[in-house]
Amino acid sequence: MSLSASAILSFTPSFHQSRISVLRRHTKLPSSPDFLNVRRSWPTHLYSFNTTPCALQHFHAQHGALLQDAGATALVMAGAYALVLAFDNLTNRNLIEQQNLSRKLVHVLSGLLFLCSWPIFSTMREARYFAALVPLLNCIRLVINGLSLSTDEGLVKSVTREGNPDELLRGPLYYVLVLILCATIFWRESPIGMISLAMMCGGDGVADIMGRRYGVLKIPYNQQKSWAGSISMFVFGFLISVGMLYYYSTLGYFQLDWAWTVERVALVSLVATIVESLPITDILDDNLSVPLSSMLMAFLFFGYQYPSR
Ligand SMILES: C/C(=C\COP(=O)(O)O)CCC[C@H](C)CCC[C@H](C)CCCC(C)C
Ligand SMILES: Nc1ccn([C@@H]2O[C@H](COP(=O)(O)OP(=O)(O)O)[C@@H](O)[C@H]2O)c(=O)n1
Repeated sequence: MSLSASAILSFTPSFHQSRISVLRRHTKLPSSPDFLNVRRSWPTHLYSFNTTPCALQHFHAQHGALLQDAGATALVMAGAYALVLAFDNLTNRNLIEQQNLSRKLVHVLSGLLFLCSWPIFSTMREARYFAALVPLLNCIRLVINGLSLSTDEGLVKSVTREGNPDELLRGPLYYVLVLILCATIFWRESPIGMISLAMMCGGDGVADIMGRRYGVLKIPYNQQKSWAGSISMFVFGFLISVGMLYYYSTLGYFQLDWAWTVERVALVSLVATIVESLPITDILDDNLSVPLSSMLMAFLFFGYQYPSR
């Protein structure tokens, strides 16, 4: 095998599957922190209890988890509305001087706070669909307002560049579609969704903020992008990715070999930064190219971790 092939292979998961051990749901550590487990008798199909639960315990387990997920969905949905409303008010009161800064802060915070909220959902396999309801409802909200079937001035002002409702059907819509994808396909068990959202929300969002402010030196192959923006994308995308992986590993969702992980997150961030710097925004929006390239690279490096039965 040639050196380059073995070098590439050494990064692929088959060489390192042991480096990432997804904590199986039946281990002693709960797949969500103790203080979140309202009752210990959770759906037995996720845990290997010694005693067969009675029908009542199973009923409580199922309904307790459903109530937890319904409440978590309502709470996160309220948070989504509150975030957009807050930035709309801050902009109206000129406490945030640029509308673009407001939009970018919503861009950075929405997805990252959504990602941070996943542990409040139950340990049911279906919990991811409750979580995905929030970006789905926002997707509907964006389409309705983007088609001018309704007018939510605060939403339009907070998440569009020029204040045109049809802008909602591009960047913001792709953004919430990626949130739905990451919640339903990757959820809490896989580092792929977390890294992809960290790159799209944290990296790309900060690139815009720093690039507009300090981006004097432009990138040779794309005069719309700057070294300051791209370096910010790499640094913040990397740091926020590692931060999210650390957050989830401390909650017991997986154990990572951090030296090995940090190397690969840096490579994912580098690739995502290069993709974001390319002059392809007219062909493929950054809110698609950045997360999709991050997913591909994270898949190659970390493998596809899916919850065990
Ligand atoms: C401004 C946004 C995208 C624009 O991207 P770009 O064109 O600047 O590249 C983000 C749009 C956010 C959306 C309207 C609301 C999404 C809320 C999210 C699903 C849940 C957040 C919950 C959390 C607890 C605040
Ligand atoms: N790598 C980057 C990214 C953005 N930027 C700055 O941020 C502005 C908006 O970037 P963008 O077109 O990627 O914005 P979004 O598509 O992320 O909303 C650019 O016009 C640049 O002024 C930069 O300088 N360098």
